[in-house]
Amino acid sequence: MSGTLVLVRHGQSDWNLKNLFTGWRDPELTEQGVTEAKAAGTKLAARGLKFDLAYTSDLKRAQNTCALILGELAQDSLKTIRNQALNERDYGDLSGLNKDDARAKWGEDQVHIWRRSYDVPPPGGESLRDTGARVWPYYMHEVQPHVLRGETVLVAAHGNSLRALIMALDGLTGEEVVSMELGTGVPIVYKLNADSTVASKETL
Ligand SMILES: O=C(O)[C@@H](CO)OP(=O)(O)O
Repeated sequence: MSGTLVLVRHGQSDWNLKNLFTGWRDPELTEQGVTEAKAAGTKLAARGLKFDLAYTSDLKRAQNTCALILGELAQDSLKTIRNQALNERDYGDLSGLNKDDARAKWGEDQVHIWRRSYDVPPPGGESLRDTGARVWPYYMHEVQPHVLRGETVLVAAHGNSLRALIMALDGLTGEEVVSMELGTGVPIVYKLNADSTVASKETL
């Protein structure tokens, strides 16, 4: 039996728009972010997808994205589990700083390493590896069992928490993950085999 796992990064947030490092800070979706989240729901509805369960983080931008997607599917009252394990990578001392100001201060290369490398943490924050060390066990113990039972499961989360998850699902190396970028509000649909291997992956 094959289950379905849908991963969606939240729609544009107020701090994405302002170009600020966000991490565990908790800004709202922008108007565009709301539109992106609804469009994600519309695409999933067009596929005839219905969810059995939804997971999201402890942060509003992901929770609201999740709710807007479920609204488009007329599944507003679906059981939705929130957990901090799915939060964005903690950006530590960079949180709240403007990304261009950070580049001017520390240089393009250093900022890119903090943003996209696998194992270099920003000062006071989490590397992608640190993020994966909380995301992956949560996924394995809480989310994956439902998918392996043949259910259709939504995970509405964040750029880097989902990069960590996708890195493991796709078997990417620390070098390969550097170039992975996730768009806001873009659903990624995985079909998993009963033995948890990936049967297919499609970006909508
Ligand atoms: O600021 C953040 O929390 C993330 C996602 O918006 O940014 P980045 O793409 O730089 O990892």
